[in-house]
Amino acid sequence: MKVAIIGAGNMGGAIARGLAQGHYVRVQDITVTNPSMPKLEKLKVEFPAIQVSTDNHEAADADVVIVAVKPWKVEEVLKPLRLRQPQVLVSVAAGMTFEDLAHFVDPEMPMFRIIPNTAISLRASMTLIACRNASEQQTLTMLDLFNEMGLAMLIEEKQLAAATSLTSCGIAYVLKYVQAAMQAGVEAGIRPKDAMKMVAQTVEGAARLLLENEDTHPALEIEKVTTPGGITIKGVNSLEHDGFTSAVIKAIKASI
Ligand SMILES: NC(=O)C1=CN([C@@H]2O[C@H](COP(=O)(O)OP(=O)(O)OC[C@H]3O[C@@H](n4cnc5c(N)ncnc54)[C@H](OP(=O)(O)O)[C@@H]3O)[C@@H](O)[C@H]2O)C=CC1
Ligand SMILES: O=C(O)[C@@H]1CCC=N1
Repeated sequence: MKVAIIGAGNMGGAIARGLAQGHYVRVQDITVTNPSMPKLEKLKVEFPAIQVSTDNHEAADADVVIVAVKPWKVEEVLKPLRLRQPQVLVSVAAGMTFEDLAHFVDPEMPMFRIIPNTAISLRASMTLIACRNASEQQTLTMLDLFNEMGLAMLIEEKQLAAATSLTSCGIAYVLKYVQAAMQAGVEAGIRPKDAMKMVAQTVEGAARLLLENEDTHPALEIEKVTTPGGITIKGVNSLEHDGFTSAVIKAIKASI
């Protein structure tokens, strides 16, 4: 399977690295393009067998074409390439619908919209996948590719905006909590670097408690920490008095 990645920025570069380290695509079958060379040269140093080019046309003769440019550049990038079935189009452009994309390529071709988050650079992404005109096999392949870069989930296109807020924007919201907790720790005399590690490991632990037990729920895990009359319930109730739950709901909805 030959894969072209158009755009070697945060997302394109991370997907290229993820694919190159994965089991489904041979490194020499990956071509990455960008208007200038520095990002491509960096990739080439890391993966000497990877193909790089500043010419999108040269790369577009691939089985799967992943477009990873900013949303407002998608039209000018895709139109000249005249992509058509049996090629598969994969777009990571947030907010660009299948209907939008269909104006720039063969509208009947298989298409995927993929929304990773920035943890894809560590192969720890929550990646959302929606499909149109795709076979079951093509969809399974896409899930396999992105499950190697974290956790991938197939959802309907109409859920993408809300799910993007939870996952891509969600990285920023979680980090805002980390920053706030660090500020409190520093005020209490903990060194910033130590506070960052303490909070980050705690966030990872909380995530694993949920991800590694299908039968659990945040409420159950919170109950395990909150000793009646103890210190945790004081903090949890303080968060509620200050509108924490409401603030998070408003933030997620603001990003949809
Ligand atoms: N960042 C995030 O968390 C998420 C981003 N996305 C989506 O991913 C897409 C890419 O975002 P991101 O990677 O952050 O952006 P970047 O700006 O980091 O990457 C875009 C890349 O595209 C390159 N580029 C520009 N024009 C062309 C062209 N004509 N042909 C080939 N390459 C070109 C740019 O080159 P250069 O700048 O070197 O000139 C740059 O390297 C966006 O559509 C965004 O909506 C989706 C989910 C999450
Ligand atoms: O903030 C944004 O618009 C982009 C899309 C999803 C994450 N970052």
